[in-house]
Amino acid sequence: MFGVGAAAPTSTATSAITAATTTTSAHTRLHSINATTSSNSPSSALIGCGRVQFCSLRLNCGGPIKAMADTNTNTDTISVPNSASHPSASGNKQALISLSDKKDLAFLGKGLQELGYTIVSTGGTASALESAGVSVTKVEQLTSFPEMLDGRVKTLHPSIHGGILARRDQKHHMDDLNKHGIATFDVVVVNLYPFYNKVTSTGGIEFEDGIENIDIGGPAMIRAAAKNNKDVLVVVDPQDYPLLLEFLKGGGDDQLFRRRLAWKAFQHVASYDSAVAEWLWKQTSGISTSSADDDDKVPYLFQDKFPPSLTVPLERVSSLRYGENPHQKAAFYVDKRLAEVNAGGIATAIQHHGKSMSYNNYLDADAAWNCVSEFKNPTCVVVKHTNPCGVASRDDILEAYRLAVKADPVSAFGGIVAFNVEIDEALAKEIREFRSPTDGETRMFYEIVVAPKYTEKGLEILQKKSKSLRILEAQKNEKGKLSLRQVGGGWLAQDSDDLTPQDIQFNVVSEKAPQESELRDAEFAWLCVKHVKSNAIVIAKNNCMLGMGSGQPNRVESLRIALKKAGDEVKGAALASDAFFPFAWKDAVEIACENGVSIIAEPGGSIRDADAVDCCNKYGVSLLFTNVRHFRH
Ligand SMILES: NC(=O)c1ncn([C@@H]2O[C@H](COP(=O)(O)O)[C@@H](O)[C@H]2O)c1NC=O
Repeated sequence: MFGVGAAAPTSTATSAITAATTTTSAHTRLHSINATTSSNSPSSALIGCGRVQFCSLRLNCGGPIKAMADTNTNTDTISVPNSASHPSASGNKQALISLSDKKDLAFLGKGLQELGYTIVSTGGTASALESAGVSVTKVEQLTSFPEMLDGRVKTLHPSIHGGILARRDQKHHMDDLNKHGIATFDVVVVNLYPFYNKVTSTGGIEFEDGIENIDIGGPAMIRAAAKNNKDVLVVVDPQDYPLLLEFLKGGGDDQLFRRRLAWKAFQHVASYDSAVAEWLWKQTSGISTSSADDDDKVPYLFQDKFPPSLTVPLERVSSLRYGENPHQKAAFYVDKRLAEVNAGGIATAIQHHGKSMSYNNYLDADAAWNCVSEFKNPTCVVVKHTNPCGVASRDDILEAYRLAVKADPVSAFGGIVAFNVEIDEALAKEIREFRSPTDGETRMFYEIVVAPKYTEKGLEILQKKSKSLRILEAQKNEKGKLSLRQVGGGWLAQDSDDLTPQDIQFNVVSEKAPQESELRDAEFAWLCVKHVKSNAIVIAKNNCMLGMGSGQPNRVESLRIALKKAGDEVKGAALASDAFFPFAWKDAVEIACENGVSIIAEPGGSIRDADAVDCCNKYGVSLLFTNVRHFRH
C-alpha cells in the first residue's frame, strides 16, 4: 500500500505522497489530486530530539575551517566564521532550505522557526525568508565561501554535505564532524531549478541557457538527505510542508514516514534527470548522419530518433477501484512531463462530475477523445470498448449526436460520447433526453461525456442527467508524441499515428473516377477506420458512419459485420479498410461491390492489387489507394 498519511497521526494534511483519493469531486483535474493543507499555524512547542547535539564543536570551529582554507588556493575569499554566530551555536536543530519555487516558503520558515529550528538558506531563499520575518543563516556563513560561478557552486561543500550525510549512530562520523566544526542538519527542504518548464517554454531556449538551468547542488542535497533518511527529513514538494510540520510536532520518529519522503525525493531527482537526459538527446538530433536503414552499422550512441535508453517519469494520480476486471488491482499514472506543459489528452482532463474514472473508462475516453479530435467539422463520436461505433459530422451538432447514436444504438447504450465542440444547453438537453432508437422509450445511458468546453447551463443540465455520469473537459492531444506500449518483458515505442486525410493522397486506380461527394465520403470513412481496431472496415456516407467491423482475425468477417450494421444504407456508400485486401474475387472486395458500395479506399500494396482493381472495374466501383495503412492492434 502507498500512503504515509498514517505516519503523521496528528496531521490534518493530505500529502501528495499519500495515496491519492479515488473519488472525484466536482471539478477535479484528473492529473492532479491536490493536497488539502491545514492553514493553521503549527504550535510553537519545541520538539526535543533526544539525539546528540554538537554544541561543543560549534565553539571550536576555527581550526578545521582554517585548515581547509590552507588547502585552497583562493585563500583570500575565505573568512573564518565567528563561532558565536554559528547557526547551531544555540543548540537548536537545523533545517536547510534552498528553493527555486518559493511557494509557501513563509509558512514553512515560520513553522520551523516556531518549532525552534535554526534555518540555513541559499541566497534567494534566505532573502525571501528574511522578507517574511524569519531569521535565517546564509549558507556562506557555514561554508566561508561566497556563492560562486554564477550560482553553479553554492551548497557543494563539506560543511553542508557533511552535516547532511553524517550518521548519528556512528561515533567516527560524529567525531569527524566535531573535528571539522560541522553541525548536523535534521531537515532538508529543496526544490530544483524549473528545468523542464524552461526548456519547453514558448519560443524554446538556447542550448547554453538550457545547460545553466540544470540544477546540480539541489539534487546533491536531496540525494544526500534521502540517503541519510534515518536522521534527515527530506522534502521536495511544497504540498508536504504541512505534513512535515505536523510530523515534527509529533516527535518525528516514524521511520516509515522518513523512508517515504526519501522515496519521493529519489523519484523527484530521477524524474528531473530524465527530463535533462531527454532534452540533451533532442539537442543531438540532426547531428547524426544515420538513418533507420543503417542503424545497425552506426554506434548506438549515434543512432537517431529513439534514444538508446529511456526513463519515463510517471506520477500516480489515483488508485483505481480495480483494473480491467474486478480481480485486478490498478492505478492511474500521468506522464509528469506532459502534464507539466499541459500537453492535453485524457490524462489531463478536468472531471466536472460523476463517479471516479475506472481503468476501462480511461481507455474508452482516450479512444473517443482521440477520434473526435481529428475532425474539423462539428462531430460526435460514440465509443464502446475503445472502438468508435457511431460517428457523425454535421453543422448542427444535435443532428450529429442523433446520427452517431443511431449508427449503432445497442452499442451506444453505456458507451462514451465525445464532441469536438462546446456542449451548450440545447445539446446537453438532447443528450439528457434522447431516447434509445431501439425502443423509442428508454433514455440513453452513457458512462462518460467528453468535450473541449461546456457552457454553465450545459454543464448544469448534464450533471442532472445522472449522479454517476462522468463529465470530462479535455484539451486536444499534442501531436508528435511518442507512443509506448507494454509487452511481456519490454516496451514498444513508436511515433503516434498523426496522419490525417489531409496528409494522404487518395489515388484513383479504378476506371471509374469518383464524384466529389463520394471522395468526401471515402475521406470520412478513412478518418473513422483509423480509430477502429484491426481488422477494421468502416462504411460511411454523407459524413456519417453507417456500420463498422472491428477486431476480427480476418477482413471478410469485419466486412460482414459492417455490412450488417449498415443494412440497406450501404447502397452508394463509401467503404474504408485499414489495410489492403489480400484477396478480391469471392472475397471482401467482391462482397462489398455486390452489396452496392460505390467507392472503396484501402492502402493497396497486396500482390493481388490488380484483382481488386479488376473487381471494382467489373462492378463499376471507384477504388482509391492511399499507400498508407492504419493498423490498430
Ligand atoms: N550549485 C549549488 O551548489 C546549488 N545549491 C542549491 N542550488 C539550487 O538553488 C536554488 C535556490 O537558489 P536561491 O535560494 O538562491 O533562490 C534551489 O533550486 C537549489 O536546488 C544550487 N544550484 C544549482 O546547482
